[in-house]
Amino acid sequence: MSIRLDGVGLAHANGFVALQDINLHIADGERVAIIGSSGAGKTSLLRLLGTSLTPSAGSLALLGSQPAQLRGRALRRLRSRIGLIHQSPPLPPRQRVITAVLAGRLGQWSLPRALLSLCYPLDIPGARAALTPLDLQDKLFARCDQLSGGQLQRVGIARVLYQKAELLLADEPVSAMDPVLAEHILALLCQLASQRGSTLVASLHAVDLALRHFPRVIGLRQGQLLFDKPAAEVSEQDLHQLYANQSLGTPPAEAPTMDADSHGNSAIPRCF
Ligand SMILES: Nc1ncnc2c1ncn2[C@@H]1O[C@H](COP(=O)(O)OP(=O)(O)OP(=O)(O)O)[C@@H](O)[C@H]1O
Repeated sequence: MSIRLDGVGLAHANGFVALQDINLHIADGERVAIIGSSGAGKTSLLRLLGTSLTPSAGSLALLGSQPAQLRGRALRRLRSRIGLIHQSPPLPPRQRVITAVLAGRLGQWSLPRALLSLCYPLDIPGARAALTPLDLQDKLFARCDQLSGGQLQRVGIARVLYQKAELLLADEPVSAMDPVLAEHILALLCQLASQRGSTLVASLHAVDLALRHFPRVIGLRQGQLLFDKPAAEVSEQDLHQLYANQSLGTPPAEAPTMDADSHGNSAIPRCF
């Protein structure tokens, strides 16, 4: 089992309760999308799974370990098995793309090797191989501040592919890409995760992408699981319930566009 949350709650440092009573079991190699409106708790959940936050209630197990019981080297070892794909990858602007990609394995290397790699890239073919499927091989020696937002997101993906993480956590991994590229990169990410047997959990605002690329979809609303079901079973009613927002009231203009069938019946909302 890659992920096991039992009765997990999370209160942020200011006391705000972002997650409540989350029960979630994700098997090795599963691909799961998390959807929900802004502020529903998707990033908070991913940060828990990435061990940068600790549950304030319940128990969390990742890759067979309980992070709350680990310290020092054991915690670092667990983290080196988890790959984080950020919406805006925290890459130093002056860093070269190759260094950013190779940093994926810093947690797996000895200290001297890690330090050496920061000064002089040790595995140029490995970095190129990670960038090639993302069509960024020509940016190998570019500086991160010379890349667009979508290119930076792809560097972040190349980095975790190079890391060979067993558990991939992606927070809005394609949000800065155009629709065609987003579709392609998400398909690629799913394919590579599946080929490697890695578990993939991704938060997405684009519901259509979540339903197309992920066999299992979790709906998070106000910090609680509203549904957890196969993508094929997510209904229009589920989505309306998930995204209903009383506090916004009636929109000033027309309601968001819905897909419609040939009879004009609305189907699922495309994107929120
Ligand atoms: N560090 C923090 N301290 C206090 N409250 C926080 C913190 N981070 C998030 N929150 C609050 O927790 C709630 C959930 O935030 P979170 O970022 O997890 O939502 P989200 O579903 O990822 O939203 P979005 O789709 O807009 O990124 C929000 O109400 C947010 O204001």
